Amino acid sequence: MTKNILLIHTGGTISMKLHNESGAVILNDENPLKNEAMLQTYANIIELEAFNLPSPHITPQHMLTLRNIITEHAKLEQLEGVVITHGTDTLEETAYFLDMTTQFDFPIVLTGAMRSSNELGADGVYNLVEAVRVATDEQARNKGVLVVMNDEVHLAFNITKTSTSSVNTFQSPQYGPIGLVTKKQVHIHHAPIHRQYVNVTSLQKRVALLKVYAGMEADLLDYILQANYDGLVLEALGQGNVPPLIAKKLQQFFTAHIPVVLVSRCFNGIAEGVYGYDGGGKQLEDAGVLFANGLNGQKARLKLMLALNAHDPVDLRTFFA
Ligand SMILES: NC(=O)C[C@H](N)C(=O)O
Repeated sequence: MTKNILLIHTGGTISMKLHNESGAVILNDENPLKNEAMLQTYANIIELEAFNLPSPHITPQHMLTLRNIITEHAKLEQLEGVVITHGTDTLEETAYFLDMTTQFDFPIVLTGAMRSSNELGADGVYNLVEAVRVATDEQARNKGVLVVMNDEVHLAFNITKTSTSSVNTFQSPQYGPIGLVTKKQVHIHHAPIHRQYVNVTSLQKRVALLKVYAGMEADLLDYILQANYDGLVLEALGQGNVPPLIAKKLQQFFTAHIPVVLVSRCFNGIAEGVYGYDGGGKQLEDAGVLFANGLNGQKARLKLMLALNAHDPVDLRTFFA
């Protein structure tokens, strides 16, 4: 039986074109993916254009709008899957946001492209067809939000953009893909052990993200305090350490009850309280810093933001445990 798939376009390179005179990749007035005939072979497509934005223009507010669109359609139609086309620059953030804010058993699959619609070797239609195939596959149900690109299926929690230009840009550094797509079948070989859900209806509280570096001075943190951010995520060094000056300044955050979450700027591994020296992760943990269990900085920022904006209060310590 043909399944009902809601296809939502949001923009990104997958919807763009190469302007031959200037050599720049630009927005298209007419989405080249609209009514893509090949999709009808795989599903009954209900198609809508939510936005036509490059993904650096996407904000958490757009992500919330997407969540609301899916929720509304799930009430009205017999939805069996959702596919979202998205620019790749912030695709992992939208995927993670939707993963944390939806609880449907049908698959929600994001895809994009690294080459625009009229470029040689354009990967847009190919990735879109694969995303629809995954969204209609029984194995993809109850796996959380998925990202499908370049013959691989990844979890929103793990995925990150690793190359500025390769069609193989999306990787899950710690754990690898959870499945693959061949010409004949979708093969899912992993499942997430647990998922978290946050009920958000609006996004008022703000969270900043800063990368820590050798010799970093504390004045940037002064700015975060003055600008009244509600939370801070630090992409710290190694296993979760910061220079002594930064550790000292964090005391002011604790006094002001501004939560601080630490992740590692390393590509692999999990930040945790190991070192007991000045600025070491163990000291920071004892002082009140939270760790984000292997999330990267941009996703930890969304996680803290969602927790702070939750409809019902969230205990941050349990939430980040
Ligand atoms: N490949 C892409 O989609 C990159 C583009 N700058 C975007 O995220 O919108």
